[in-house]
Amino acid sequence: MALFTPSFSCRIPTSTSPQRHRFLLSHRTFAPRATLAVETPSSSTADHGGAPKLLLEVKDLTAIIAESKQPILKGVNLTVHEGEVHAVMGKNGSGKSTFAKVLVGHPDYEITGGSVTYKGQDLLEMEPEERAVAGLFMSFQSPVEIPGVSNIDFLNMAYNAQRRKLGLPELGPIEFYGYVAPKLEIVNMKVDFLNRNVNEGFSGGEKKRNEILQLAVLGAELAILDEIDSGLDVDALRDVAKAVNGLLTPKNSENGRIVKTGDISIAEILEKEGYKAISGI
Ligand SMILES: Nc1ncnc2c1ncn2[C@@H]1O[C@H](COP(=O)(O)OP(=O)(O)OP(=O)(O)O)[C@@H](O)[C@H]1O
Repeated sequence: MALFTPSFSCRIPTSTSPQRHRFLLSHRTFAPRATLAVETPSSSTADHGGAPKLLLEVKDLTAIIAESKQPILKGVNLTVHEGEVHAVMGKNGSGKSTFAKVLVGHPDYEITGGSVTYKGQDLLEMEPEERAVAGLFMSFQSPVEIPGVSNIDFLNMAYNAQRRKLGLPELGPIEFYGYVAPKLEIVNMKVDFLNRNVNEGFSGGEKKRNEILQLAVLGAELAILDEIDSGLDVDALRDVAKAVNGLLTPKNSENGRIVKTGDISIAEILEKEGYKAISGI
């Protein structure tokens, strides 16, 4: 079973690693493999002859909590090209969710330094809505419930808002149903999920599937999936693994910065020995 839109180009391991992951999936181009690279030093990769196109470049990003002014991100560097999958791994509280939320423009955080370039544009200058229209998608670790709003109405509104911004005609309820129904199969959800209120009474795993349904409906050029593996049972995890169908290389993030970059072998070390093995603490 496929999980995402046919343009997805990623694979993740089918093992059920206990590590929690934030996945950044870029899938404008369909590629049979995923290349992973996370830069610890600030280094930019220019596009040249046949090389994958640069999608996101984060350089020395620092951020604080808006209310308390507490520093959270302390110089994060990350480069993502089209067709790549990145896994950001780190201890609880090291700043992974914050990094994701900062990228989509969450108001709880203030940027204090560094830069983020997305498709050649200054991402930090864009409103959150503009980021979404430009193809940035984030699934939340704890998706919110929206009582009184049915899933299908919510998805239809979000989809039409995106189409309006893109200058495309909106889809009415019947047309939209025709568009969304096949996507339910992709995430192995039943039709009645469309009529239930957004995430209300959903199990943890159902909420995660619903996030992926939103991604399938809205599409994205860069999808940030925050702990997409948590709360999923073995079957659901297998569905996700099958659908994403790519190779994942983790990088390790700690105390607001990326401390180690590498391939899948780092994940194996982490699984056996814990974060101590790579952080030296
Ligand atoms: N809006 C906020 N107000 C207060 N503290 C915050 C806020 N956002 C993040 N923090 C704090 O910043 C730190 C990093 O949080 P974050 O959720 O990014 O960590 P994480 O690496 O995603 O952790 P986990 O693996 O447990 O999900 C934590 O100590 C958290 O309590």
